[in-house]
Parts: sequence; structure tokens; C-alpha cells
Amino acid sequence: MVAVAVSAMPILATSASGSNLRPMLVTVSNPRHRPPGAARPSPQQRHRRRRGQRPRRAHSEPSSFPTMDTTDVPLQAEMVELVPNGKHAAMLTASAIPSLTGDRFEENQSGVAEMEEFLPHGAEKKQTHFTDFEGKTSFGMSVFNLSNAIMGSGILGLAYAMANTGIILFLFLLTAVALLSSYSIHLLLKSSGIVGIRAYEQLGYRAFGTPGKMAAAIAITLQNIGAMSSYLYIVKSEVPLVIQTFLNLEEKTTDWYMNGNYLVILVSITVILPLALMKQLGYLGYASGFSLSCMGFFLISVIYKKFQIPCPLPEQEGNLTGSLNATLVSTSDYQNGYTVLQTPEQGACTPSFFTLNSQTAYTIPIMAFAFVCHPEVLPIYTELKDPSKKKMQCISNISIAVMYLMYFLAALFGYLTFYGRVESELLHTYNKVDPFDVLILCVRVAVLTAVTLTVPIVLFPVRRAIQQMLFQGKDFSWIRHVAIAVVLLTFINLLVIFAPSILGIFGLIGATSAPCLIFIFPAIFYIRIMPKDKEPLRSTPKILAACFALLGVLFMIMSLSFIIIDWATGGGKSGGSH
Ligand SMILES: NC(=O)C[C@H](N)C(=O)O
Repeated sequence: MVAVAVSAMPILATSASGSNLRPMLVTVSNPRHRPPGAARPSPQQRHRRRRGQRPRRAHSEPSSFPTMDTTDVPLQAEMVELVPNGKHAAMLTASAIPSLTGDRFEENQSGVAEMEEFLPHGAEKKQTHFTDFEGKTSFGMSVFNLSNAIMGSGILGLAYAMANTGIILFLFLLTAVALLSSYSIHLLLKSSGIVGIRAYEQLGYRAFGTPGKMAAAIAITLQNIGAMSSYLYIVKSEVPLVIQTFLNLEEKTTDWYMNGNYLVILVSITVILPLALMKQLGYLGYASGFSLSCMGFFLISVIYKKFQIPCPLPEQEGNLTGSLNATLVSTSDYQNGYTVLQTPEQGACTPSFFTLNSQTAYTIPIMAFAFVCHPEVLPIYTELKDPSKKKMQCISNISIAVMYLMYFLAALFGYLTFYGRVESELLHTYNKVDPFDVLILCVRVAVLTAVTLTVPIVLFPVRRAIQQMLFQGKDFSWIRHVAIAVVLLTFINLLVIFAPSILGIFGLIGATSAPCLIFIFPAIFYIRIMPKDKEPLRSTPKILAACFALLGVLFMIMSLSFIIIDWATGGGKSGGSH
């Protein structure tokens, strides 16, 4: 787990201490009067001017501010200026404006290109020439995209988690993590409803200025690069096995098509890159739907296999999985570079309802990782057709509920197939039975397809975070859009090919960035963004949010301690970063 992962923490600490940073809104009262250094008016503003229309004013009166979060119609983002330490625009003197322009206008401008589609769908809708950024993604496609963002390699670790908690405790913890995840999305949506912006990093900026934005962007980048690496690692280790089985080869050959390194590059170039180049997440809806059906097939097969595979397993003669296992690398055992067969309750064939052992501690990080989708929520909201907070919360709840059910069933039947002998990566456990089983082979292909199609979705927020960090204020550029995707994919490929042992660091990343993204950031951003006159610090929602942040901190400390103890004692489980 790379030490860089921890870098999000000091940044967060700095930002949290920057208590004099306050969000504010500034209204540009006369669009023809541009302060020196201010950004050019957006194409829409110019368009309206040509038509002799008054520029739309999102909130020119201070009194309009408290009503903002009560409406589900997003604010006119082009008029929202983000000033980390200011007061209301109405209170600013004209001379004060230029002194603030640099930072504000940069931030604003970056939002303009991305947020023109947020314009209200009121009377002006027909007059407005929307760019192709207008939210066009349907409710169903958004559910697919969000579910696909949630679903990833995390599902493969859940049966192992259940083996270490027992069915009842697992169900309790899974329910808790799912509910907390939904609450966290609620906080994100509420915050974004207040300020009319729909990017995680911009919420960070709004709450804590640049440190807040950087903390969010770094956490998103690390979390999602970790997730993508784990997906590509599955591709690298599983595709050669699939080909080997298809060709009915007993031994691995030295042909290029049996080499995971070449295959991962091939898959990246032919499948992932073209999808990652899509301008909008919404276009990935069909791919996400297909990815989900692959995972549906995985689930059905896991349930079916429960009734096919005897327990106890017939004793393996020698090394049944032979050459296959030699190449397997559990995604949670990167630092060791080999699969560790964990047998928490070796030999047992009766389900346990409540278990506590040394591995139980990893359950929460595994589950938290499995439910991370928060960097994708706001981009998906951005592209939603006729967006509203309620609609997006509904999309999130449906996605979380469906994934909750799939996670529980996959874990339950995976566990009930192998009981204590289930491995930390469920698919590997099936190797013990029959590595050449056709159904398992198809399941492998399905999981491979599913995780491969998830990469572009997870890449999307990273590109956005990088844009926010390095190219803030720049208009959309295809060259930059393509270049960031190519550089990111190249970097992840290099990691997976040349430094698989480094990937162990992503357990550490999972332990730091996941709690930040799920618990800490949504809560502290919410506390800062929600105006005190609307919700005082001691109001119930803010106290709840504070408890939520505290829970995240506890969770982070707990996960980090387990990982450190594990490393110190030479263990091999790095915190569920599958
Ligand atoms: N999107 C992510 O960060 C991880 C995803 N929830 C998974 O289980 O793989």
C-alpha cells in the first residue's frame, strides 16, 4: 500500500483546520461588465445577450440563498461563484470583486463547461441552446451505471468475509454498510443541491477551499486507481487460465496469448480505452447493463454450484489445480505475490451464524470497498435527464439495494459451498474442485467481462479529479480528455505488469480513501456547506453528520491498525482491497 495513499490524510487535516474558509455566492450583476482577469462569458451567456435577454440570475438576492436547497432544480451554475473565504456577493463592493476574481472565476469557469446542462428546465428551456452536456441519461441507464460503479471485485471477497463473521453478523454488517452508504449519498446530494454543483471536488472546494478540493481529488484518484488496478489484475491472472482451459491445455505454454501481461494490454487497448474515451458516463449505460448481467450470471452460477459441489470436498490428489494455481495471485495478496489459502474453519461443513476470529476485522474494509461508488454519484447526477435530488437518491437507493441483495446472495452461497475453506477470492476456491469445469470457466469469463466494463466508469471520476487538480478552469478539450485516459491506463497497466507487489499498497489506500470518500468527506463537507442559519451546528442533521464523520475516522484508524499489525506480524490480508 503505497505511502502516497496516506497523503490524503494530512491534506484533510490541514483543510479541516482552515476554519476561516467560508463558502459564498457571488452574483455577476452585469454580464457586460467583466472585471479584469475575469473569465469570458459562457457561450450561453453570449447567446442570451445576442437575443437581448437578461442574463439569468441564480441568486442575486441574499434572501434567495436559504431556498436553494429546498428546490430540487439545480442552480444555474454559471452564476455560482465559489469563494472559499468570502461573504455574500451582495455585500461586496464593486472594487472588491476584482481582487477575488482569480480563484473564483477559474473555479467557476471550469464548472461552466461541465455544468451547463444543470440549467433549470423551466420556461427558458426551449430557448436555451444546450450543449451536448445536457443531462440526457435516463433513470434506468443511471441505475445501471451506478450499480456498475458499485459492483466490482469487492463481490469476490464477500464469501470470505462471511466465513469470518458468520451469516447473522455478516448480514448485520452488510446492512449497516449499505445504509451508511446511502446516507452518505444523501449528504452529498444535499450539499450539491445547496451550492448547485455536482462534482465531489467542487464540494470540497466549496467547503474548505483549495485544500478541500485537493483532498477530495486525491482520495478519488487513489481509490479509483486502486480499484482499476485490482480489476486489471483479475484480467491479467484470469484470462490466461480461461484461454488455457478453452484450449484444453494441461500446462501453460509460452505463447503470447498465454501471457497475462500481453493480454492485459490487449484488453486495455481494445475494450477499455474506446469506452474510456466516451465524452460522458451516460453513454456507458448499455455496457454497464451488460456488465451487470454478467454479474447476474456469476450469482446464478454460484447458487447453482452450491448444490453441485459436495462438502467436504473430496481430498485433492496432489496438486489438482497444478500449474493453474502457480500463476494465481489473489488480489488481496499483492504484496506477497502468491495466493494464500486461508482456511478459517478448515473442514467444517456446517454454517456458522456468528463467528469472531483474527480475520473478522477485515470484514468492514472489504464491505466498505464493495460499496464505494461515491466518486461516480455526482457525475452520474450531472448527466441525469430532468435531474432532481429525489430522483438521484432514488437511483442510488435502488442501485445499493440491488447490489446489497447480490452481495448477500453471492456471499451466502459462496460460503455455503465451501464454508471455512472459502478463499479470500471466491473464484480461486472453485479451482480446488475442478479447474476445467465449463460452467466455472464461463463464470470466469463473465466476471472478467464485468470488471473490464467497470474500468471506464471508475476511470471517469479520476480523469475529472485530475482535470480539477491540474487543468482547472480550462474548457473541454478532446486532446486532454484522450491524453488523460491514455496516461492513466498506461500507468495502471505498468503497475499491474511490472509492480504487482506494489499493489498491496492498495489495501492501505482502501483503508484511507474509502472511509474518506464514504464517511468523512460527505459529512464534513455537508456541515460546512449547509448554512448555519438554516441548520445550526447543533441541529440534528449536523450532529448526525458529525457522528458519521467520527465513525469514518474510527473506521480508518481501525483498518489502518489491522493492516499495520498484519504487516508487522507477517500476515497477508491487506484490508479487503480486492
Ligand atoms: N468503485 C470502487 O471503488 C470499488 C467497487 N465498489 C468494487 O467493489 O470493486
